[in-house]
Amino acid sequence: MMRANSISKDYDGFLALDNVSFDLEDSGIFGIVGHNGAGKTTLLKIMAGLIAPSSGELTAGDIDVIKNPDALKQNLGYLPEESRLYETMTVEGYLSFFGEIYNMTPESVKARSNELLHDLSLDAGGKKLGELSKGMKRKVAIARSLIHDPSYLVYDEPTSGLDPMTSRYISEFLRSMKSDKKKTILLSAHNLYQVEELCDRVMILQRGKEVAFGTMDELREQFGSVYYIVEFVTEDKDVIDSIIENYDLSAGIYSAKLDNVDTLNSLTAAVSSSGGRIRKIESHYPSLEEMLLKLGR
Ligand SMILES: Nc1ncnc2c1ncn2[C@@H]1O[C@H](COP(=O)(O)OP(=O)(O)OP(=O)(O)O)[C@@H](O)[C@H]1O
Repeated sequence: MMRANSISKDYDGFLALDNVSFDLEDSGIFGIVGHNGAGKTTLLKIMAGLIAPSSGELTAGDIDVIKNPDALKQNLGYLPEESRLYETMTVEGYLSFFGEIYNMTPESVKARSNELLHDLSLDAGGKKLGELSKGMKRKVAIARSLIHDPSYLVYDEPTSGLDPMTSRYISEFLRSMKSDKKKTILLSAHNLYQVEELCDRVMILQRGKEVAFGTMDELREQFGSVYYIVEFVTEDKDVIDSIIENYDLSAGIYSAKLDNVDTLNSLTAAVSSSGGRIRKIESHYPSLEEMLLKLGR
């Protein structure tokens, strides 16, 4: 479990994070979203022990991260938003270099590299890092973050700038890191659909403040209700008029937008008992994008 309690970060008088608190249970994927400058990278760097908060407490298991950031680094893999790789190295050379930093033996680095390259479906064919595509480079950076098999992964925009297929591959990879390898993953992303799909819980940051942290269902409840689009046919207009005021009628098909499930139930019952037919009911849940747009900056 990672636990952040009242974390604030002041950059020379500018409050980039303001009293942020949350718990991350083990083996989960947690997303941080927010507009540009909301404080995501700052929070991730603090969570990775790379910069110290101005105040607050942070623990990972029994490690006090603020007092002992080096102890956390042994058990954490950090993926920066942009990772500069050593262009003239091969993938294997690069991963060995980082394995040595973690005091791994050459044999264990080799075995671990092979496993990661296989799992990430990365075959560089002996090319140098500078010759790889963007997606391949991102996979190398991900492999580097995992070389020492850490329990905690802190990833800043893991799929930013990647094509949809590579992006999906990395999403699936992260999902398997959680479910098969029991990793705890904290990530930020501007791809809100990916966050919705992937994350167990999501934090919305706005100008350094934590506006919400919960499952997508909890956020939906907080940020707006579900509505329903219903389409139906009936010969009995009076019964419809007795239940709803606003609807469209086109080519004999009624359509209405309802924000109350009781009204929806009354309407569907009335349509059926009038001998009519429900053609379609669509539920609409507010997306993360709609929530962020609603919040504004
Ligand atoms: N080293 C720094 N010194 C001063 N201000 C900083 C520093 N790093 C970040 N900031 C400021 O803190 C705020 C939060 O920045 P941060 O990079 O954490 O936001 P972000 O949510 O990751 O943004 P983006 O989505 O654009 O990457 C911004 O206003 C930024 O200018």
